[in-house]
Amino acid sequence: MTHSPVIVALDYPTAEGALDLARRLDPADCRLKVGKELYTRAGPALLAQLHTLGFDVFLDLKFHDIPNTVSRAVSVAADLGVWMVNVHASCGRRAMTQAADTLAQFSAPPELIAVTVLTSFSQAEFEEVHHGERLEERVSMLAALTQDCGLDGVVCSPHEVPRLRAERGLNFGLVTPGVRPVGSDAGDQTRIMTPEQAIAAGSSYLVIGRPITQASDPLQALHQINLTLGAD
Ligand SMILES: O=C(O)c1cc(=O)[nH]c(=O)n1[C@@H]1O[C@H](COP(=O)(O)O)[C@@H](O)[C@H]1O
Repeated sequence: MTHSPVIVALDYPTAEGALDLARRLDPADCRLKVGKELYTRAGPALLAQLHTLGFDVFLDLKFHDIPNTVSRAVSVAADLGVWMVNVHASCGRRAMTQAADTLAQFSAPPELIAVTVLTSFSQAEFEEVHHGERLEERVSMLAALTQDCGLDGVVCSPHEVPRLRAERGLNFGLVTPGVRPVGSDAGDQTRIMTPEQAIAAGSSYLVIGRPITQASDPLQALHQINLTLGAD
């Protein structure tokens, strides 16, 4: 069990790249996230290897489908022993409720969280796909629906955290990508904050990829983040 809120996003094209970093990391310092790129390549075998190394693993496949498909997919994720799994909140009430009910049958189910609005979206980009809506209103509405369906939390940007923490209470998980230590490149993320700002705002977990994986010294980059958070 780590005291760090950091979840390192292992966005690598091969299992070797991901395992190379994972073997140098200590499960006492972070959790790991396996997303679409790595999972498409390496699948359940890699999850098993990361579990053997002692890590809690967030399987980030953002399931977005009909209720039957979503609930069966999260059930398989639970079978694989992951610590956290996610769906898109825009799957709607039936899919999320069925997924939560399915996981409730496991003795040690993964945390089930739902993506609200991707952290790469700016308000202008958001309006291209959701005409006339305010991004933060949609995040707020989807978080309320997610909680009502019995899930453990949402993925949102740190920008929405103060509002969601006030609206959804202290026990609702707020998992935030879009985290950039001072001086690191934003890349394709738009709604960003530093690790300290995100935690001060009320984030439960920080998903951080490139600022660690692309650093010249990834271990030092993680160490520095944990240090600034007092989680070293
Ligand atoms: O569900 C996610 O993890 C996720 C949701 C979201 O809204 N934004 C987002 O960036 N992510 C993931 O979080 C990670 C962020 O990585 P970096 O931008 O490299 O720190 C990536 O693996 C994304 O797939």
